[in-house]
Amino acid sequence: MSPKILIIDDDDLVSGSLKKVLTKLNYEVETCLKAGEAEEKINNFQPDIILLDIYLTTHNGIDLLKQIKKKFVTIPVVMITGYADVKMAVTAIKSGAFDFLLKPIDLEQLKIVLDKAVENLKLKSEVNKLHTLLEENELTREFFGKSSKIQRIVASVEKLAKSGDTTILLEGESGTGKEVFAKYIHQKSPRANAPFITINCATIPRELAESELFGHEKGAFTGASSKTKLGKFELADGGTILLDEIGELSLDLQVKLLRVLQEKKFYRLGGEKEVSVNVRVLAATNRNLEEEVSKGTFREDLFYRLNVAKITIPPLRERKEDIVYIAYSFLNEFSQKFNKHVHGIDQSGIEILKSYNWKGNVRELRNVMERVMLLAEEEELNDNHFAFLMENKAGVETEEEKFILQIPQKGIKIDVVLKALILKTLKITNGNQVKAAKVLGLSRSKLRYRMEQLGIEVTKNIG
Ligand SMILES: Nc1ncnc2c1ncn2[C@@H]1O[C@H](COP(=O)(O)OP(=O)(O)OP(=O)(O)O)[C@@H](O)[C@H]1O
Repeated sequence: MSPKILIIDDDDLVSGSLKKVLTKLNYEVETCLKAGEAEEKINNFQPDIILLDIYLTTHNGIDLLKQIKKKFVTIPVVMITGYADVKMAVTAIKSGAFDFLLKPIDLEQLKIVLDKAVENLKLKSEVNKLHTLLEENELTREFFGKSSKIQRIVASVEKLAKSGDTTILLEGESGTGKEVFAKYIHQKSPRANAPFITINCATIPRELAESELFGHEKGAFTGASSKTKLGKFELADGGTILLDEIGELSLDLQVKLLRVLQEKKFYRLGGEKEVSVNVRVLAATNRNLEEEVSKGTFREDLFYRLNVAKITIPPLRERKEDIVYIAYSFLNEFSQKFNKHVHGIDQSGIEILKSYNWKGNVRELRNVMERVMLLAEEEELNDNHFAFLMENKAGVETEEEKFILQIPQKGIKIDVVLKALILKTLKITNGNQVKAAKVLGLSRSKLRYRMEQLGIEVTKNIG
């Protein structure tokens, strides 16, 4: 269905020609020539987007905008304004306008703004649908994000889930969603109606770890309960067990786990009878297990046994489209929870969310949205709400921070570093000094000056 646009402008020439253009662009368009009739028109036509002239003869466009936003908060309103009134346009944005267009209206610009508004509407409706599904406790592929990166991962996860026995290793930074992916694997597997049990190997005390995993017989050790206690493996029988933060498991338990994976059998602590279970094992880690293997802190045989299939979940900063999408999903969640009427995030807020580094990934995004929503009084979040993220410079990765420089313990002279940098750049550009100067942000003459100063041969090609 084509999106519906209502043009509110008392100049019938302008509204008429805009209507023609927009109809050609496949929008369904209505015009409203009298500001006093705007509310009735909106109620009857139910537009998806409103185009509103800031100068109406009988009304102040900003006042009308405020009235519209009060009654129809979710409809994006794009203001139309003259060059002389850019200040007014800024006021309009502060009063909730989605964007503004300068007169005479440029067709390309009009298309860009409308596309953005439609995209925004789509995002909101998708997130709303998602929210309904989540309330029913059903994870869907849309839950994880919109980026092609994450959707490709979801597709592989779904394929792997089907074979209900394959062991899967989930790798990714803390807070990327490994546990929710594990739950999704379980839900999409033939084991979906059996239990899904999680155990965090980092938080169980070492001395209790074995009993937690495999259970114990009564009185097996000092402090053990007087009844037989089932371990997580037995509780998960028929279903799935997630061994979260597997890299933290002690070496002796790694041996026992390997045996369970191979034979599907174990002894409860203090027990003499072997217990058999039918469990799919998923393991998650935010460490690089291969590195742990080479350091000797993780058993190689266990690593290969777990690494039958590996899913690596990229950090949030490497899939920027997901940031806004997931932020909206939290916005919905906390709007309901805190009984707020926040309907969106404006462009200035979105810019901050996208440029932030999200070292704590989705978990950090959730915490940020919870904090912001708790305090928010406006109907739309903006850069002020997220300004505290920019204060924490550690979260924003600068160009300099992305550049990794290793300084030897005994120190290094700056000329040596400069020389190495220039030589390396020349190597990359096959000795082309013009290109090298560009890479280093220098003029060619400055580069030559530096080369001479550092004793790099200027005439020779460096390959
Ligand atoms: N795509 C998503 N949309 C909404 N919430 C998400 C999404 N992915 C993860 N979350 C939420 O983010 C938080 C962190 O997710 P989760 O615990 O699965 O991450 P993790 O990678 O297992 O973290 P850790 O390594 O610290 O155990 C949870 O509250 C989870 O519900």
